Amino acid sequence: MNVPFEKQGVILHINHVTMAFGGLVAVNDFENKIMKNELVGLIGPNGAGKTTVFNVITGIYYPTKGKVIFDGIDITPLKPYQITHLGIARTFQNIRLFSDLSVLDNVLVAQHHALDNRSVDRILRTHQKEGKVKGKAWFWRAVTKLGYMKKESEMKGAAYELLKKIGLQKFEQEKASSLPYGQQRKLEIARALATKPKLLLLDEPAAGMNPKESEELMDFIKYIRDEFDLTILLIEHDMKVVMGICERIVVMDYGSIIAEGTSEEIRTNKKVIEAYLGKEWEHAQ
Ligand SMILES: Nc1ncnc2c1ncn2[C@@H]1O[C@H](COP(=O)(O)OP(=O)(O)OP(=O)(O)O)[C@@H](O)[C@H]1O
Repeated sequence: MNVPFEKQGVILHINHVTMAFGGLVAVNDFENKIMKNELVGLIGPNGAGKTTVFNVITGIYYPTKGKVIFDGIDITPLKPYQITHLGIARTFQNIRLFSDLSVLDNVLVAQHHALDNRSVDRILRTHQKEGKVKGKAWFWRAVTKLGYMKKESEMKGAAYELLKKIGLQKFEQEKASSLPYGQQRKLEIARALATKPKLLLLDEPAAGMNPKESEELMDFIKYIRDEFDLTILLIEHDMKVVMGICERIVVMDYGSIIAEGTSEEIRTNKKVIEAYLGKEWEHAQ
């Protein structure tokens, strides 16, 4: 009997995905299944196709071939915001915070997809359709506005709780740009968490960090996986981080998967050493 993947605990199935840009095949028949709560590393040389895999998963690119199944749903044709709503969040290689906004407001903006002024109008329209607002539009507008304000204050509370969980609450009112680099990276992750994801994609979270910051990041990633019941897929060039925290590592080169396994298996894999880790790495082992 064929048991559906999501019943086997598979949260994400990247099903034979190919992504070509004209004649350039950035991702070539990528096939992989990620289990719920797994922490998986995606590594490989520059230009191997790692970020393109993220862009296909998050709906930025529609693949040339193949599909992406998330939690039993074919998300291939969906728009990025729809994919976010289903529970996939990501961070980017270069930090993309609203640098002039406060730390709290950066998290609030991410939550905001659940609440905007259109919500007020939507509620009002529903009341109008149901004939409840005849001649009393001003009243219903005020009522919905009050509801909006209440919701906003609840969201502020939730944003603060999130900052507390990740240890950024003391910076709540600081400008995002004034945070030390490592904390800005944390805030980016907090912003992704504000959308309540089941799957978190981290694109080079340790980029630009000093050894102490990347050491802390390793603990932090493991902590959020447990605390927020996440599955995490991360791209990273810092081998200490990847080998230190990932339960499984997938290695790409020229768009294809060339190896897959535990850090023990990957660190001594001849193909991986040749394509990516290098001879110096081999001698240092
Ligand atoms: N929109 C695009 N149009 C054309 N080519 C693209 C596009 N996006 C990516 N590519 C190409 O696809 C290949 C894979 O790029 P990608 O960014 O996925 O690699 P990567 O493994 O993430 O590299 P890095 O580690 O440097 O971030 C590269 O040759 C890149 O130039």
